[in-house]
Formats: sequence, C-alpha cells, structure tokens
Amino acid sequence: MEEMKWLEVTLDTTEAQLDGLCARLTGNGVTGFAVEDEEDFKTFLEQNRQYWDYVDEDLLEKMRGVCRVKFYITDDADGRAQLKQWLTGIEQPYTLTSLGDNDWAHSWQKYYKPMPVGERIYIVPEWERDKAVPEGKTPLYLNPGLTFGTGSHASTQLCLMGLEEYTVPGKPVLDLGCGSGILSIASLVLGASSAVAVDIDPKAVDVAYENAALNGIGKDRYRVLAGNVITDESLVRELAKEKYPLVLANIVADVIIPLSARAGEFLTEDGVFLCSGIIDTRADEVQAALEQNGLQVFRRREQNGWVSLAARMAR
Ligand SMILES: C[S@@+](CC[C@H](N)C(=O)[O-])C[C@H]1O[C@@H](n2cnc3c(N)ncnc32)[C@H](O)[C@@H]1O
Repeated sequence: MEEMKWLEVTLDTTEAQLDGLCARLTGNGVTGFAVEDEEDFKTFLEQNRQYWDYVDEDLLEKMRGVCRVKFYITDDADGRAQLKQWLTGIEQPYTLTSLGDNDWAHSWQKYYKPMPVGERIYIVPEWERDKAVPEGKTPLYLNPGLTFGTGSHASTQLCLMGLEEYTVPGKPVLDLGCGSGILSIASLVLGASSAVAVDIDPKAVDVAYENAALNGIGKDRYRVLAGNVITDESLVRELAKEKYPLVLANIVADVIIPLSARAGEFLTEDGVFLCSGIIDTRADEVQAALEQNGLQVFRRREQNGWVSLAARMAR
C-alpha cells in the first residue's frame, strides 16, 4: 500500500493571541494540535544538554517570544480542502512543511505508555494490552489515532477523576466533544449502562466505536454521532429526548459558555454536568455562565492551569 504523506502546518502567533487562536481552531474542528513556545524550547535544550557542544545564542535570540501552533494534514487535495476549512476566520500567516514518508502518525506511539488516572482507571494503549494491569485498577484500552483524547492531557484527567465519582452504575451517560471516546468509554467500563457520544470531528465517530470495541462494548450500548452541539439544533433536540445523570463536556470555554444554556435539557433532576477544557483564567467566566443558566457549581478541580467544574441544577 502506498504510504500516506503528511504536511506540518505551522501558525506563528503571540502569547496574547494564543487562547483565541486555539479556541478558533478547535471550533473549526481541528483536533490534536501542539503549542510550542520559548519555554518548550528551553526545556528541549535542557533535556538535550548532553548533545550540545555550545548553545547557539542566535537561535536562542530567535526563539525569544516565539509562540507557534502546529498540526498536520495529509499531503493531497483532501488535506488542502480540510486546511481551508480549518483556517476559516484565521488571519495568522502559516507555513507548510512536507514530512515526506515520515510516518509521524505512529511515531507518537512510543511515548504513549500505560498510565493510572484517578483512583481506579488504568489507561492502556491498544498495543500494550498484553501487559499486566495493577491490582484493583480497571483497564481502559485505547487507540486515539488522530483524535484528541489519549488521557495525557490535564483537561481529560480532570474529567476522568470526576467521572469516577459521578458515574451512576446502571444509568446512561452523555459525552459532548467525545474525541477518542475516552470519557464515555471510561464511564461504561465503570458501570454506566449505555452512552451517547458526539463530536464535531467526523473522524471521532469511527475512532470512538473502535475504542469501545477494544473494551468489549458494542453498538447496543454505545452510540456516536458527528455534529456541532452549539449550532446543530436538531442534534441538540434529539439528544435532549433522553435525560442523563451524568453529562460530560471536555471542550473549551468558548463552547461551554453557550452550551451552559442547554445543559439543563440533558440532565435528570439530580444529574451532574461535568465540564472541562477550561483555561484557569476563564474558569470564573464559565462558572458565571453556568450559574446564570440555573446550574450550581459544587466542585472545582485544577491541574496544570486547567480547570474542570461539576454542577447540578439549582433547586
Ligand atoms: C479537548 S477535546 C476532548 C476530547 C475527549 N473528550 C477528552 O476528554 O480527551 C474537545 C473535543 O471537542 C470537539 N468539539 C469542539 N467543538 C465542538 C462542538 N461545537 N460540538 C461538538 N464537538 C466539539 C473537538 O473536536 C474535540 O474532539
């Protein structure tokens, strides 16, 4: 089979514009982008000190204040059409670098290792599934492919910790912005009866079904839909036909704020809305939006500058 070729897309930005740019990219459907800044560069230099005979001062000077976002597209007509859609409304200049035959999509796998999260969950990459699972842990087998949701990101971990507490055994779960499906599948392995998951990125549908299957969960218990939970009114109405004791939404502040106006429609009377993907500087704004829409925040978790909020409808 012919090897897929990839292009690296690099957008140069500034720290002040970074949040807005990331929110816009996520809103346009880009998943799995990386942010590089001066700090990363210094860490890289530090970690590789043994390989440097001297530090290139010119290069250091060039990296001062640098802030860039990178993601990948396939090097073909589909990739370029996708890029056009992903850059809608974005004015920053970008560069394209050909990665040739470099199979980057698999190179990250060597850094993705089994990891415990919270009290019970033990994330196991699919290709490590023969390894022993520590006693008392519940394995969650995953291959996130090109979707967001490896379990390494703080926003995902905060949700996993929360859902260990709020999953109601024998009851359904709704997962908005499901990416790899990691959160809803975690709830299912912890005893939820069934789950519905949604993502704006159509790639997420197959990936989430495949991940569910890795955990012995079939389509009888898991339904994955592609759609926008803010703008797709018929999707929102369809989702709201069922009521859930747990609704998960690890997206971004700019999506959670408008979503907070609809969250009550999905919840059972006592149900928990667990939202994440919130940069700490925006957590108060998200909390205010939830409260304006009749939800009361009862738990805030924080990790590495990210925040998750758990809320219930106020009585
Ligand atoms: C931060 S990732 C979370 C993925 C996974 N749930 C996790 O916890 O790791 C956010 C996901 O939300 C999706 N998303 C962003 N905006 C959305 C929208 N308006 N409607 C549905 N999904 C959206 C993105 O495609 C992405 O997969």
